[in-house]
Amino acid sequence: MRIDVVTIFPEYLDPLNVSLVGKARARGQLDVHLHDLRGWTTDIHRTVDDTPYGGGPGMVMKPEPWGAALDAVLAQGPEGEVPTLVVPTPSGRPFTQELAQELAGRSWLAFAPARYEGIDRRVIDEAATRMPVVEASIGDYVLAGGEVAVLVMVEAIARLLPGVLGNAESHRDDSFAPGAMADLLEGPVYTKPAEWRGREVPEVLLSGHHGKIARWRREQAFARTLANRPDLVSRWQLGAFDKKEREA
Ligand SMILES: N#Cc1c(-c2ccc3ccn(Cc4ccc(CN5CCCC5)cc4)c3c2)n[nH]c1N
Repeated sequence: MRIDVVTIFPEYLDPLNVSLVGKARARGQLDVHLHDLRGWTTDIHRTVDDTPYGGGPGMVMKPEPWGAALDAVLAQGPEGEVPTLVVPTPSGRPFTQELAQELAGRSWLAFAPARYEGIDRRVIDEAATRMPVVEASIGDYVLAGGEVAVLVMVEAIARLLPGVLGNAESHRDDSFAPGAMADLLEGPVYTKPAEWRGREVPEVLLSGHHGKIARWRREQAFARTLANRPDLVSRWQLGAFDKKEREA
Protein backbone atom coordinates (compact mmCIF):
# COMPACT_ATOMS: atom_id res chain seq x y z
CA MET A 1 0.00 0.00 0.00
CA ARG A 2 1.12 3.51 -0.88
CA ILE A 3 0.21 6.30 1.52
CA ASP A 4 0.65 10.01 0.80
CA VAL A 5 0.08 12.68 3.44
CA VAL A 6 -0.11 16.40 2.66
CA THR A 7 0.27 18.57 5.77
CA ILE A 8 1.74 21.84 7.06
CA PHE A 9 3.24 19.83 9.94
CA PRO A 10 5.18 16.91 8.39
CA GLU A 11 6.99 16.41 11.72
CA TYR A 12 3.62 15.56 13.29
CA LEU A 13 3.77 12.33 11.27
CA ASP A 14 7.15 11.24 12.69
CA PRO A 15 5.42 8.44 14.68
CA LEU A 16 4.88 6.74 11.32
CA ASN A 17 8.59 5.87 11.49
CA VAL A 18 8.29 3.74 14.62
CA SER A 19 6.67 0.52 15.88
CA LEU A 20 4.15 -1.37 13.75
CA VAL A 21 3.91 1.18 10.92
CA GLY A 22 7.66 1.83 10.98
CA LYS A 23 8.38 -1.90 10.70
CA ALA A 24 5.84 -2.29 7.88
CA ARG A 25 7.61 0.54 6.01
CA ALA A 26 11.02 -1.05 6.59
CA ARG A 27 9.67 -4.35 5.21
CA GLY A 28 8.26 -2.61 2.17
CA GLN A 29 4.65 -3.40 3.10
CA LEU A 30 3.89 0.32 3.33
CA ASP A 31 5.28 3.08 1.11
CA VAL A 32 4.70 6.39 2.92
CA HIS A 33 5.32 9.80 1.31
CA LEU A 34 4.99 13.03 3.32
CA HIS A 35 4.46 16.37 1.56
CA ASP A 36 4.71 19.85 3.12
CA LEU A 37 1.74 21.85 1.80
CA ARG A 38 3.81 25.05 1.98
CA GLY A 39 5.86 23.65 -0.90
CA TRP A 40 2.95 24.63 -3.15
CA THR A 41 2.56 28.23 -1.93
CA THR A 42 3.66 31.04 -4.22
CA ASP A 43 4.09 34.03 -1.91
CA ILE A 44 7.08 35.01 0.17
CA HIS A 45 5.19 34.26 3.41
CA ARG A 46 4.19 30.78 2.15
CA THR A 47 0.55 31.56 3.03
CA VAL A 48 -1.86 28.61 3.33
CA ASP A 49 -4.88 30.28 4.97
CA ASP A 50 -7.18 33.27 4.64
CA THR A 51 -10.31 34.71 6.25
CA PRO A 52 -13.62 32.88 5.71
CA TYR A 53 -16.13 34.21 3.15
CA GLY A 54 -19.33 35.07 5.01
CA GLY A 55 -17.39 35.91 8.19
CA GLY A 56 -17.06 33.69 11.24
CA PRO A 57 -14.23 32.63 13.53
CA GLY A 58 -10.77 31.50 12.51
CA MET A 59 -9.19 31.01 9.12
CA VAL A 60 -9.81 28.69 6.17
CA MET A 61 -7.13 26.84 4.20
CA LYS A 62 -6.74 28.34 0.72
CA PRO A 63 -7.66 26.16 -2.31
CA GLU A 64 -4.65 26.95 -4.53
CA PRO A 65 -1.90 25.22 -2.49
CA TRP A 66 -4.12 22.17 -1.86
CA GLY A 67 -5.08 21.89 -5.52
CA ALA A 68 -1.45 22.07 -6.63
CA ALA A 69 -0.35 19.62 -3.91
CA LEU A 70 -2.98 17.04 -4.87
CA ASP A 71 -2.04 17.46 -8.55
CA ALA A 72 1.56 16.66 -7.61
CA VAL A 73 0.57 13.64 -5.49
CA LEU A 74 -1.41 12.20 -8.41
CA ALA A 75 1.47 12.89 -10.81
CA GLN A 76 4.04 11.20 -8.52
CA GLY A 77 1.89 8.15 -7.85
CA PRO A 78 1.49 4.89 -9.81
CA GLU A 79 0.83 5.51 -13.51
CA GLY A 80 -2.85 5.38 -14.42
CA GLU A 81 -3.97 4.97 -10.80
CA VAL A 82 -5.72 7.40 -8.45
CA PRO A 83 -5.68 7.33 -4.64
CA THR A 84 -8.62 7.33 -2.30
CA LEU A 85 -8.47 10.77 -0.70
CA VAL A 86 -9.12 10.52 3.05
CA VAL A 87 -10.04 13.84 4.68
CA PRO A 88 -10.18 13.86 8.49
CA THR A 89 -12.91 16.24 9.67
CA PRO A 90 -15.17 16.57 12.72
CA SER A 91 -18.13 16.44 10.33
CA GLY A 92 -17.03 13.21 8.61
CA ARG A 93 -18.51 9.71 8.72
CA PRO A 94 -17.34 7.75 11.79
CA PHE A 95 -13.95 6.09 11.31
CA THR A 96 -14.82 2.57 12.47
CA GLN A 97 -13.14 -0.82 12.23
CA GLU A 98 -15.41 -1.46 9.27
CA LEU A 99 -14.13 1.66 7.48
CA ALA A 100 -10.56 0.69 8.42
CA GLN A 101 -11.15 -2.72 6.80
CA GLU A 102 -12.60 -1.01 3.70
CA LEU A 103 -9.61 1.33 3.36
CA ALA A 104 -7.14 -1.52 4.03
CA GLY A 105 -8.40 -3.00 0.77
CA ARG A 106 -7.25 -0.01 -1.28
CA SER A 107 -3.77 0.07 -2.85
CA TRP A 108 -3.24 3.85 -2.52
CA LEU A 109 -4.48 6.29 0.11
CA ALA A 110 -3.83 10.04 0.20
CA PHE A 111 -4.56 11.83 3.48
CA ALA A 112 -5.40 15.54 3.65
CA PRO A 113 -5.21 16.62 7.30
CA ALA A 114 -6.22 20.26 7.55
CA ARG A 115 -5.70 22.90 10.20
CA TYR A 116 -7.53 26.14 11.10
CA GLU A 117 -11.28 25.72 10.38
CA GLY A 118 -10.73 23.30 7.52
CA ILE A 119 -10.07 23.34 3.77
CA ASP A 120 -11.99 25.44 1.20
CA ARG A 121 -14.85 23.12 0.18
CA ARG A 122 -14.03 23.49 -3.51
CA VAL A 123 -10.82 21.47 -3.00
CA ILE A 124 -12.80 18.42 -1.84
CA ASP A 125 -15.51 18.89 -4.47
CA GLU A 126 -12.92 19.20 -7.27
CA ALA A 127 -10.94 16.20 -5.97
CA ALA A 128 -14.13 14.11 -5.97
CA THR A 129 -14.37 14.58 -9.75
CA ARG A 130 -11.15 12.59 -10.20
CA MET A 131 -10.76 10.22 -7.22
CA PRO A 132 -12.83 8.58 -4.45
CA VAL A 133 -13.08 10.87 -1.40
CA VAL A 134 -13.80 9.70 2.15
CA GLU A 135 -14.43 12.35 4.81
CA ALA A 136 -14.08 10.66 8.20
CA SER A 137 -14.04 11.54 11.89
CA ILE A 138 -12.15 9.58 14.56
CA GLY A 139 -14.54 10.54 17.35
CA ASP A 140 -17.01 12.93 18.91
CA TYR A 141 -14.55 15.49 20.24
CA VAL A 142 -12.84 18.45 18.59
CA LEU A 143 -9.14 18.42 17.70
CA ALA A 144 -7.05 21.35 16.47
CA GLY A 145 -6.22 19.63 13.19
CA GLY A 146 -6.29 16.39 11.25
CA GLU A 147 -2.72 15.06 11.70
CA VAL A 148 -3.41 13.04 14.85
CA ALA A 149 -6.44 11.56 13.08
CA VAL A 150 -4.13 10.44 10.25
CA LEU A 151 -1.89 8.67 12.79
CA VAL A 152 -4.93 6.87 14.21
CA MET A 153 -6.30 5.89 10.82
CA VAL A 154 -2.96 4.75 9.38
CA GLU A 155 -2.24 2.53 12.40
CA ALA A 156 -5.75 1.02 12.37
CA ILE A 157 -5.44 0.34 8.61
CA ALA A 158 -1.82 -0.85 8.61
CA ARG A 159 -2.42 -3.54 11.24
CA LEU A 160 -5.05 -5.06 8.94
CA LEU A 161 -2.67 -5.45 6.01
CA PRO A 162 -1.53 -9.04 5.34
CA GLY A 163 1.70 -9.87 7.16
CA VAL A 164 1.91 -6.66 9.15
CA LEU A 165 0.78 -8.21 12.43
CA GLY A 166 3.19 -11.01 13.36
CA ASN A 167 1.99 -14.60 13.95
CA ALA A 168 2.00 -13.88 17.68
CA GLU A 169 -0.59 -11.14 17.19
CA SER A 170 -3.91 -11.18 15.44
CA HIS A 171 -6.77 -8.85 14.73
CA ARG A 172 -9.16 -11.84 14.65
CA ASP A 173 -10.55 -11.16 18.14
CA ASP A 174 -10.33 -7.39 17.98
CA SER A 175 -13.22 -5.41 19.24
CA PHE A 176 -15.55 -4.81 16.31
CA ALA A 177 -13.82 -7.39 14.10
CA PRO A 178 -16.16 -9.76 12.21
CA GLY A 179 -16.70 -13.19 13.72
CA ALA A 180 -18.05 -14.74 16.91
CA MET A 181 -16.88 -11.83 19.06
CA ALA A 182 -18.10 -9.24 16.53
CA ASP A 183 -19.13 -5.99 18.18
CA LEU A 184 -18.05 -7.11 21.65
CA LEU A 185 -15.25 -5.41 23.53
CA GLU A 186 -12.19 -7.41 24.57
CA GLY A 187 -12.27 -9.17 27.90
CA PRO A 188 -9.40 -8.99 30.45
CA VAL A 189 -5.97 -10.43 29.59
CA TYR A 190 -3.35 -11.93 31.91
CA THR A 191 0.23 -13.14 31.71
CA LYS A 192 2.93 -14.51 34.08
CA PRO A 193 3.38 -14.48 37.02
CA ALA A 194 0.34 -16.51 38.15
CA GLU A 195 0.20 -14.50 41.40
CA TRP A 196 1.10 -10.80 41.65
CA ARG A 197 0.66 -8.60 44.72
CA GLY A 198 -1.80 -11.13 46.15
CA ARG A 199 -3.87 -11.25 42.96
CA GLU A 200 -4.19 -14.55 41.13
CA VAL A 201 -4.95 -15.27 37.48
CA PRO A 202 -8.49 -16.68 37.02
CA GLU A 203 -8.21 -20.45 37.45
CA VAL A 204 -10.01 -21.25 34.19
CA LEU A 205 -7.15 -19.66 32.23
CA LEU A 206 -4.70 -22.10 33.84
CA SER A 207 -6.97 -25.12 33.19
CA GLY A 208 -5.90 -25.81 29.65
CA HIS A 209 -9.57 -26.52 28.86
CA HIS A 210 -9.97 -24.52 25.63
CA GLY A 211 -13.76 -24.79 25.55
CA LYS A 212 -14.14 -23.46 29.08
CA ILE A 213 -11.57 -20.73 28.38
CA ALA A 214 -13.39 -19.61 25.24
CA ARG A 215 -16.72 -19.55 27.07
CA TRP A 216 -15.21 -17.60 29.99
CA ARG A 217 -13.70 -15.05 27.57
CA ARG A 218 -17.05 -14.59 25.80
CA GLU A 219 -18.79 -14.08 29.16
CA GLN A 220 -16.16 -11.54 30.22
CA ALA A 221 -16.39 -9.73 26.90
CA PHE A 222 -20.17 -9.60 27.16
CA ALA A 223 -20.05 -8.29 30.76
CA ARG A 224 -17.48 -5.64 29.82
CA THR A 225 -19.49 -4.59 26.78
CA LEU A 226 -22.69 -4.40 28.84
CA ALA A 227 -20.91 -2.16 31.34
CA ASN A 228 -19.05 0.11 28.93
CA ARG A 229 -20.93 -0.07 25.62
CA PRO A 230 -24.54 -1.19 26.16
CA ASP A 231 -25.28 0.19 22.69
CA LEU A 232 -23.14 -2.60 21.22
CA VAL A 233 -24.86 -5.35 23.20
CA SER A 234 -28.16 -4.91 21.38
CA ARG A 235 -26.32 -5.01 18.03
CA TRP A 236 -24.46 -8.16 19.09
CA GLN A 237 -27.65 -9.82 20.41
CA LEU A 238 -29.42 -9.06 17.13
CA GLY A 239 -26.46 -10.53 15.23
CA ALA A 240 -26.40 -13.66 17.41
CA PHE A 241 -30.17 -13.97 16.98
CA ASP A 242 -29.91 -13.65 13.18
CA LYS A 243 -27.20 -16.36 13.19
CA LYS A 244 -29.50 -18.74 15.13
CA GLU A 245 -32.32 -17.92 12.71
CA ARG A 246 -30.10 -18.70 9.73
CA GLU A 247 -28.94 -22.01 11.27
CA ALA A 248 -32.49 -23.02 12.36
N1 LIG B 1 -10.97 13.43 12.20
C1 LIG B 1 -11.19 14.28 12.94
C2 LIG B 1 -11.50 15.24 13.94
C3 LIG B 1 -11.20 16.60 14.05
C4 LIG B 1 -10.52 17.51 13.10
C5 LIG B 1 -10.01 17.02 11.89
C6 LIG B 1 -9.44 17.88 10.98
C7 LIG B 1 -9.36 19.23 11.28
C8 LIG B 1 -8.89 20.38 10.58
C9 LIG B 1 -9.09 21.49 11.38
N2 LIG B 1 -9.65 21.06 12.54
C10 LIG B 1 -10.03 21.96 13.64
C11 LIG B 1 -11.50 22.23 13.59
C12 LIG B 1 -12.17 22.41 14.76
C13 LIG B 1 -13.54 22.69 14.73
C14 LIG B 1 -14.22 22.77 13.54
C15 LIG B 1 -15.71 23.09 13.52
N3 LIG B 1 -15.87 24.53 13.35
C16 LIG B 1 -17.23 24.99 13.71
C17 LIG B 1 -17.45 26.24 12.91
C18 LIG B 1 -16.58 26.11 11.68
C19 LIG B 1 -15.72 24.89 11.92
C20 LIG B 1 -13.54 22.55 12.38
C21 LIG B 1 -12.16 22.29 12.39
C22 LIG B 1 -9.84 19.72 12.50
C23 LIG B 1 -10.42 18.86 13.42
N4 LIG B 1 -11.70 17.03 15.21
N5 LIG B 1 -12.30 16.00 15.83
C24 LIG B 1 -12.21 14.90 15.09
N6 LIG B 1 -12.73 13.66 15.41
